[in-house]
Amino acid sequence: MERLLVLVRHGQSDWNLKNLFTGWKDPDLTEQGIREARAAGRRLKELGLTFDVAFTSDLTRAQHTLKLILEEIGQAGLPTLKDQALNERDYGDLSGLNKDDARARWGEEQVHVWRRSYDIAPPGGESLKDTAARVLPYYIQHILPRVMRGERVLVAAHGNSLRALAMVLDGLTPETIPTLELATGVPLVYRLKADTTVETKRVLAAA
Ligand SMILES: O=C(O)[C@H](O)COP(=O)(O)O
Repeated sequence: MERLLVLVRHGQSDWNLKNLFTGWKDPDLTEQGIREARAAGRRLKELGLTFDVAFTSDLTRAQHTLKLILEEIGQAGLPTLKDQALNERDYGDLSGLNKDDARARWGEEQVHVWRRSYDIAPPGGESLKDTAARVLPYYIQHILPRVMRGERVLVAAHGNSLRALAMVLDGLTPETIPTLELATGVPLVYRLKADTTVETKRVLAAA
């Protein structure tokens, strides 16, 4: 039995382009982000991948990315579950601030720690650990059972909500998770073993 799980971070958003901390704010995709999403769909189609169900967050950039991918693979009406458990990490008081301004104000190292560490939260926001505390239960309860019974699952979400999941799938630790970056619009194609661990992982980067 094939146990297919594909994760994809949304395409470039308007606030990604403006280099603003976004979190739970709700900008849409830029024209480049739309192109990235459609290109991701084409790469999945080239592999002959289709899906039985999709999951996404409550945020527009992820939902729009999913819609464009599904159009490209000819599955526009695929059953889709949306849940805020898959929302991006909440950046709290940093939301809306320019990332370079934040570096100038608090220093490169502090901003890197807020963006990429496991258990240090930005002021008023969520750490990756906090994000995992909502993503992983949702994955275990709603996504993994479908994958394990052979449903082909596509998840369109966010850089950090997917880092929280990839940390477990890839066997990363709080010490190694800071090295994991997810590019916009690049599908991660996982196939799981019967014991739910990863058999294969393929990153479908643009040619
Ligand atoms: O929420 C955001 O600002 C971005 O989507 C992800 O930000 P990061 O890559 O700085 O964590």
